[in-house]
Amino acid sequence: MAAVTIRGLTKRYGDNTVVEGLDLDIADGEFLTLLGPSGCGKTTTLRCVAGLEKPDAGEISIDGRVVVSGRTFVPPEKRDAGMVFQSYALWPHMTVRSNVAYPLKMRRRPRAEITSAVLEALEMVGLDHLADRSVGALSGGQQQRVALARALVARPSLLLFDEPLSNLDAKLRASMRTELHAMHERVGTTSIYVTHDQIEALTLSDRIVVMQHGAIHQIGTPEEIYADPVDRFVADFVGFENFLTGIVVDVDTWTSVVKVDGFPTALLARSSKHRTFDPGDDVTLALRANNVTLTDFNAASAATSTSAGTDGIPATVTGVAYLGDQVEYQVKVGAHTLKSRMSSPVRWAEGDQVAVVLQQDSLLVVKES
Ligand SMILES: Nc1ncnc2c1ncn2[C@@H]1O[C@H](COP(=O)(O)OP(=O)(O)OP(=O)(O)O)[C@@H](O)[C@H]1O
Repeated sequence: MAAVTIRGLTKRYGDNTVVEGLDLDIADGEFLTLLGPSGCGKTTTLRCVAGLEKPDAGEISIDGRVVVSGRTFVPPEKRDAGMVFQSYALWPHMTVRSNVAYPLKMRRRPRAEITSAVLEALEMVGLDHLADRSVGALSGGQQQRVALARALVARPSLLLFDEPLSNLDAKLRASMRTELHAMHERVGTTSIYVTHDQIEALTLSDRIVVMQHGAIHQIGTPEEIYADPVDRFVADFVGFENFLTGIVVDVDTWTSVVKVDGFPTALLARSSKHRTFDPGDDVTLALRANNVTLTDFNAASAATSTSAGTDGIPATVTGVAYLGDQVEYQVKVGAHTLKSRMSSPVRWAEGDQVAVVLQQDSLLVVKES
């Protein structure tokens, strides 16, 4: 196993700087995920660690050995890393066994060692019964398992995954996710995993690095990233669907009171763990759709006071989408549109007057990205 250190990593393609001054420490045995939208530089970062790209600046060490720095460049095959790609990158005409054996053959390992290592790797991914099948005759999920066995066979100290589940259908992706997680728990190899899928990142990772435009927005455990996104970009990426901009009226360590134009009362929100805001500051409030509930409109109970509150805000339903076990509503509060997701059945129709309840502790103050 190996710790990985990245310092000041910078990579340009022509005038396009795709990774800029990136610093990152990955602990020995850690499963770390680079999460971000298409084009944010996560694959480029991974390929620089693998040795498939040469950075323009910066330093990378694996297990205390500098593999990139100034003129030093250790080629990929000497970095002791196994790689799994989205495209599998297998030889379809060769058997499962031959594909998995390939990295050891390249290293000219003795035949007996290759045979037992291949069997062990195939057992790890549950494919030992298909060792003599041609890879071209396997399903996508099975092919990705072969790719995984091939990455594991040489017992690398580092595993690098580039969106390995993207080509699989949703059901298979979910089961492979669980298997990958179990495999990491068992084998414990330091892993860097690239994805734009927040569920994959949340399920698999010890820590998640959220990236945009070649830079890091936030590093944290899945729970930290999910519950306390540092800014609007991260919140948006981990499923907060409602954003309101307002002005801080009052604030303490835990709670902020924020006035949002168009809302009859100021709103109570959870203060940011990442940054202190003061009264008068412009802030963004983030809120998940399943923390917005609707109730029947009742003029008497609707919030009319001037104190801070999150209950009974009068609103009009402007959209209804039936999702099976849930219903998604769009409601208008003043000029703001909010999304609400509640369990079925459908209770309101477009044009209905409702009262919006923002669940206590679910509104979060974040900084604008
Ligand atoms: N070989 C290359 N030549 C020129 N530009 C490239 C090359 N490889 C990547 N890029 C550009 O670098 C940027 C970052 O690409 P990268 O593949 O690292 O992003 P990503 O976050 O992994 O996205 P994706 O999920 O789409 O793979 C993109 O704008 C891409 O077009």
